Amino acid sequence: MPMLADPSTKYKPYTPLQLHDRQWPSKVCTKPPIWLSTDLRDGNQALANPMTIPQKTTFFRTVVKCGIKEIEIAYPAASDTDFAFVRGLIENGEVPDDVWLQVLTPAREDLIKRTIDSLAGAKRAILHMYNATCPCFREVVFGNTQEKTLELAIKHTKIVRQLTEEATAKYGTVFKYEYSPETFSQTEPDFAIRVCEAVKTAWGKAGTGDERIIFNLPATVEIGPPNHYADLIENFHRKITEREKIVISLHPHNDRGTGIAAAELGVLAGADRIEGCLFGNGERTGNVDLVNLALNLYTQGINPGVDFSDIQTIIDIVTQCNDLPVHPRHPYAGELVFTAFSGSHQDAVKKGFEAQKKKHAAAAAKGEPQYWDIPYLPIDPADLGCSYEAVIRVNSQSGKGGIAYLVKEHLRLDMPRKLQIAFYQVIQAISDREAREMSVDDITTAFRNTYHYGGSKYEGRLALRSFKISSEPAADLGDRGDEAPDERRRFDGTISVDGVLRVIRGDGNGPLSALLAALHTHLDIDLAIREYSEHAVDGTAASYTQAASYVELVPSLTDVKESRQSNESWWGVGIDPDIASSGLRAVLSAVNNAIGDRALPELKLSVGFNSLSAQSDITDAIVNSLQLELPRRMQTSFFEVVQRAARASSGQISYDALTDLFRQTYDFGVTKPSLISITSYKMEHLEGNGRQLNAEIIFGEDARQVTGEGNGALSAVLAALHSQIEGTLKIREYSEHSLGEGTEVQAASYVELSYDVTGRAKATAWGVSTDTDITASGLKAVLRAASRVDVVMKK
Ligand SMILES: CC(=O)SCCNC(=O)CCNC(=O)[C@H](O)C(C)(C)COP(=O)(O)OP(=O)(O)OC[C@H]1O[C@@H](n2cnc3c(N)ncnc32)[C@H](O)[C@@H]1OP(=O)(O)O
Ligand SMILES: CC(C)C(=O)C(=O)O
Repeated sequence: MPMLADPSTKYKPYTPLQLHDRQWPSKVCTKPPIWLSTDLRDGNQALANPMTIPQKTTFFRTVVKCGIKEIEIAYPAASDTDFAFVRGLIENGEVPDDVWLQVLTPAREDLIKRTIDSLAGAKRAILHMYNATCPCFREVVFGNTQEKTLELAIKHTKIVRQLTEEATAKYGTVFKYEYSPETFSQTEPDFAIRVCEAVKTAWGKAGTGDERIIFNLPATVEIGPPNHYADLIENFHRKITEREKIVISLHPHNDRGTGIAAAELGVLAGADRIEGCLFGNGERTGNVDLVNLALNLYTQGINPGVDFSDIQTIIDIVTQCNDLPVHPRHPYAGELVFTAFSGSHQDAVKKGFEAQKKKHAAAAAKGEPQYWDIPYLPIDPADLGCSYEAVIRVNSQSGKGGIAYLVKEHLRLDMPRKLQIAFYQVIQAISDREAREMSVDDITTAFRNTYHYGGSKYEGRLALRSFKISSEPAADLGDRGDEAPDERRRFDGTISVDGVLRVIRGDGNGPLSALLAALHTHLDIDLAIREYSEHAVDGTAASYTQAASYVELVPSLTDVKESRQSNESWWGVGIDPDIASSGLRAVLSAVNNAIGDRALPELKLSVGFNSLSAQSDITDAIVNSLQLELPRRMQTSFFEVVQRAARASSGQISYDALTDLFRQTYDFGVTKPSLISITSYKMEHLEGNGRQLNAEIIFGEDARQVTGEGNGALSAVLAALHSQIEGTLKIREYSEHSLGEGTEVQAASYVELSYDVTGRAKATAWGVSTDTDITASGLKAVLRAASRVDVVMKK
C-alpha cells in the first residue's frame, strides 16, 4: 500500500503534556549519570541468535572493563541459558565487588521466584520488575483497568520484597529494587506517578544512597520528540514524593532516531541514570547508545566515568557477540567518522593540526590547558585509541591540503604550497583515471615515483653519487674598488647517468647553480631555479635530523624575467643529513622530471693538457667505471696515455672511450690474454721467510714450466721470469686495495716494473690485475707489467 496523502487518518499524534514552566531547556549537564548496560538483556533479547554463555561472558568482562558498575545481565526466567549464565558469573567469581548485577522479571510470581533463585550467592543485585501501564497495553495485552494494573504492580512488588529478603537472609545479598512502568512515555503521566507511588509504598523501605528505589521510565517505543519525553521526566521528577529516596532512570529506545537526544534532555529534566547498550543494540531500532552518550559528555570536558580508550577492541567484541556491524558513520565508532574525503574539510583539518601544534606549544609553555580545537573533528581520535591515519582519505573529491597532510604525516615532508598544487594534480590524475580512493600507500608511492625520492628503488635517470663543493674566487670583474670579490662555488661530482657513473664539474653562485652549470656543460641540460626552500626533518630516536629541500626549476632563458615567468616548471625533492646534499638531490630530482625520457648527449671529458684537474677527473672516472683506485704515479702515467689519445679529438674523450683505453693499455678485463700470462702456479713457503714459485707461464705462444725463489711472492715471480729472459726486471712500486664487499671482495694489485737490458734504454710499465686471491692478483699484475716492457727471451 502506498503512503497516504493524509496520514492523519491513520496515525494519531502523541499527546503532549502541558508543562508550561518546564525548567530543563535552560539547564546544562555537568556530571555523568549512573550508567546501566542492558546489552546482555534488552540487547540480547533483540538478537536473531541470542548470545551463547561464552559470548555473554566475554561481553560482560568488556562492560566491566569499560567501568560500567550496573549491568543488566539476563532475563533469567526466560531460558536455561540465561539462568545458567547468571549462575556461572556468580559461581566463577566473575563479578567485581563494586558491580551490581541486574536481572529482569515480569510481574509473575513463579518467574520472580526463578529470577531471584538465579541470584543465589550474589553480593549486590538489582531486581528489576516491569509491567505495562499504558492504555494500549492495558487493554490489548492484559485486558486490565488502571486499578487492576496498579494491583498487579503492588502485589508483585510485595512478592519481590519477601523473596529478596529471604535471599538476603540466606546469602547476604544486598538488593536494590527497580520498577519499570513499561511504555512510560505512552502512559498517562499522572497514572505513571500513581503506580510508582504505590510501588514505593509496597516496597516500603526506600531510603537514601544504595537504598533508593529505582524508577525506570522507559520510552519503550519512542513515539514523540525528545522534548516530549523530557517534559514527562521533569513532571515525574517534580511530582513524585520523597524524591531523595528515588533514582530516576531512563530507558530510551530509538524508534524516531532521537534516543540520544531523549536521554540527554531527560537528564536535564531530572533523571539520574540511563539504561542503554553499547553502540545502540536493542529491540527494533535499538536502545540508546551508551558509548555515544558518554563520549558526548567527554567532548564537553566532562569525565563520563567510563573508559572507551580502546574503542576498536570494544567494537570488535560487541560486533562479534551481537553478530551485528557498527555502521561506518556511527558516532565516534564508525570506521568513517574520523575521515575526511573532501578537499575543503581536509584543508581545514590540516591547517587545524598545524595551528593547534603552535597553540599547544604556547599553552604548554605557560602551563595552561591544551584545548582540542580542530575543524570537523569534535574529538581527538587518539583518545579512543584511534590513529590519525584514517582522518584524511583521498579520492577525486580531495584537495591539495589533505594530500599534503598525508605526505607530512607519513614522509615527514612539509611541501611548499606550489609543490602541494603540483603533486595534487598528480594524485588527482591517478584517482580520476582509476576511479578509486587513493590509499596512503598509493600516495606515498606516487610521491616517491614522481620525485625520485626515498632510495635507489625510486632513483631517476640522474642520481648523485659523490661530490665536492669548493670555493672559487670570482673572476676579476674589473675595478670594484675595495669591494671583496664575490665568492663562487665549484661543484665537482660523480653522478649516475642512466646507470653509468660520470664525473661533472661546474661553477655557480652557490652549490645548486654550480650543479646546474655542470649539467649544462656536460649534458646540455639548461635549467634555472625559480623557487627553493628547505626545512629540518625531526629525527626519531632511531634516526637523526635531516634536511629536506624543495626546488622548482624552469627553462633557463636568456631573459631571466621571462625564464622566471615560465608556465613550464618541474619540482624536485631531496633529503639528506647534509643540507648541501639535500639541495643537490632536490635539483637532480627536478632535473629528472624535466628531462623525462629525452636522449642525453654522450658525455665527454675535457682532457686539456697539463691540467691537474683533468688528471683527477680521469682518475675519478676510472674509479667510477672500474672501481680501481690508481696509485698516484700510475694516474700520471695513464693521464699521459689519455692525453695522447685525446689529441686526436681536440682534447676531448668520451667516458666510454676512456674506460676502453684503460682496458686496452693494461690488458685489464679484456678477453685476449696479455703477452706474458700464467696458467697455473704453486707458491710454497721455504724455511725461513722464503717463497718458491712453480708455475706454467706462457710467453707469447710458448708455454714454459718455471721455478723461482724469493723473499716473497713478487720476488719469486721475478726470479722465475729471470730464468727465462735476458736483462733485469725490478719492482719500482707495488700497491693493492680491496674491491667490493663481503663474499664478493677481491684484491686489486698495481705494479710498476723497470726493465734493464743491454743495448736498450731502460723501460718502465704499469700492470694492474684483480683476483679473489691476493697472491694471484699480485702475480698477474707483475706479468701484465712485464708484458708491456717488451722483454728479450733467453735463447
Ligand atoms: C519491553 C521489554 O523488553 S520487556 C522484556 C521482554 N523480554 C522478553 O519477553 C524475553 C523473555 N521472555 C520470555 O522468555 C517469555 O516471554 C516468558 C518466559 C517471560 C513468559 O513466557 P510465557 O509464559 O510463554 O508467556 P508469553 O511469552 O506469551 O508472555 C505473555 C504473557 O505474559 C504476560 N505478561 C507480559 N508482560 C508481563 C509483565 N511485565 N508482567 C506480568 N505478566 C506479563 C502477558 O499478559 C501474557 O499473559 P497471558 O499468557 O496470560 O496472556
Ligand atoms: C523492561 C523495560 C524497561 C524495557 O525493556 C522497555 O520498556 O523497553
